[in-house]
Order: sequence, then C-alpha cells, then structure tokens
Amino acid sequence: MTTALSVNLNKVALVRNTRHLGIPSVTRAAALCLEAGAHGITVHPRPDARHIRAQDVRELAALLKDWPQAEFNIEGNPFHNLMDFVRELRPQQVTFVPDSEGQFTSDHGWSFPADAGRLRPLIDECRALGVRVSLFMDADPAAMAAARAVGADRVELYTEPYATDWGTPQQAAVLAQFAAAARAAQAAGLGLNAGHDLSRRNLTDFLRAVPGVQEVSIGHALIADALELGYAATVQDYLRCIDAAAL
Ligand SMILES: CC(=O)[C@@H](O)[C@H](O)COP(=O)(O)O
Ligand SMILES: NCC(=O)COP(=O)(O)O
Repeated sequence: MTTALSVNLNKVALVRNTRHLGIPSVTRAAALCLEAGAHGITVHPRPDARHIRAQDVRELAALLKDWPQAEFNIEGNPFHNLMDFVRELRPQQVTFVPDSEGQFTSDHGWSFPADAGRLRPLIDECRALGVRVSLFMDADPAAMAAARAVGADRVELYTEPYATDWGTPQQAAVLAQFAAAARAAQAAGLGLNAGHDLSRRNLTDFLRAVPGVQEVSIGHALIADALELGYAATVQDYLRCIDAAAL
C-alpha cells in the first residue's frame, strides 16, 4: 500500500484573493498537481472565506469529474458550513475538523466522549450519502476506539506536534506516540490519514515510523515549495518522499 498524496489548495486561494484578477487559479493548480501524479485534492472552505470560497469548491468538484481516479477531500467544521458542501457535491471524503470560525489554523482534534453525541448523526448522514468520513484527531491512542464507535471510517492524525519536534531530541518520542495512535486506530478498524505542517523535510521520517498511513494531505509547505519549483516538480518531489519511506 502506498500513501496517497492529497494536495491542499487553501494557500493558492489565499494569494488569489489579494487581487480581483483570478490568478493564481485554484483549478489550474489542481489540474497541474493531478497531472504530476497527485492522488487527490483537499480544500478547507472556512466560514470566513479567507481562502477557499464556495465557488472554488464547486469548480474543483466539476474538474475532478475528469479525474475519476482522484479523490476530493473537503475539510471543515460540520456544525458550520461543511455539510452544505457534502450534501451538494458528495466528495469521496469529508474530514471533520473542530475549528472555531475565526481560528488562525487547525490546531486540535475532536474530544471524546464530549463530541460523540452531536457528531454521530452528521457522520451517519455523510455515510448514507456515500461519503467517507475522517475525523481530525490528536495522536491519542486512547481516543481511537471512541472515534470508531461514533461511526468514522478514518481518522486524520494532526501532525503539527510531530513537525514541531522533527529534527530535535524529542523526534523519536513523538514518532512513538504517533505510531501508537496509528496502531490503536487500525486495531479499532479505522483507516488512517495524516496532515498539518508536513513537508518535504519531515514526511519520509513520519511515514517510515507510522504504519499504514493511507493518505497525507499537505498544503502550506507544498505550495511554498511550488512557488520555487513549480507545481509539477514539487508534487513529484513529495511523491519521491513518500516512495522513499518504503525503501
Ligand atoms: C485541518 C488542517 O490541518 C488543514 O487542512 C487546514 O486546512 C489548515 O487550514 P489553513 O490552510 O486555513 O491553515
Ligand atoms: N489536513 C491537512 C491539510 O490538508 C493541509 O495542512 P497543511 O499542510 O496546510 O498544514
């Protein structure tokens, strides 16, 4: 099993929104990344539309119809605007993220049992629509059974704590924590995604240490790299980082 690369295009939209010129194009970025071998596209249409807007989501859904092997992953808080996109567009995957409306960026996962009751009906609705549900989670092995019990198909491990400790004496310990969370998720019958602050520098070490990661969604660092290298060369470099983990 190889790990799928889903490119998050939030930051392309962020730059686009600073002028009324429509460039850089979010859909062109998606097409170039997919042509270069990316396995999917991720967006996080926040309620304040600071970057990805509703029109972007609709245009990407239309584009991805030409890429039947690729997956569309829409992230967001299901108690804000996310469910409207799920009902209208039925992406292959939705990732529930417990962000508040004005939050600077995603910085934590769901809490169980506190969030279970209100999440369950929305998870049930997504699955009835044929949409895979992933829950954004901290790397806590003890929380994985509860994530499965509420009906999630997968969890996405929030990897900022790993990225922060990468290259420090704490790297081995934080990777052990993520590996334990991964094994607990798999033991509970969950699929496994990962994301936030992953980069060309830290991706291979993560995938070597954490078993069975099915998808990484990467945006900020990848788009920063693409400003230097271009989308195609950057995507191919990230795919090499994924392949290197299997060597
Ligand atoms: C959930 C997560 O970690 C990211 O996918 C999120 O999309 C980052 O949001 P910003 O790009 O707005 O920082
Ligand atoms: N779910 C993580 C994601 O989509 C992108 O996060 P980042 O690479 O922008 O930190």
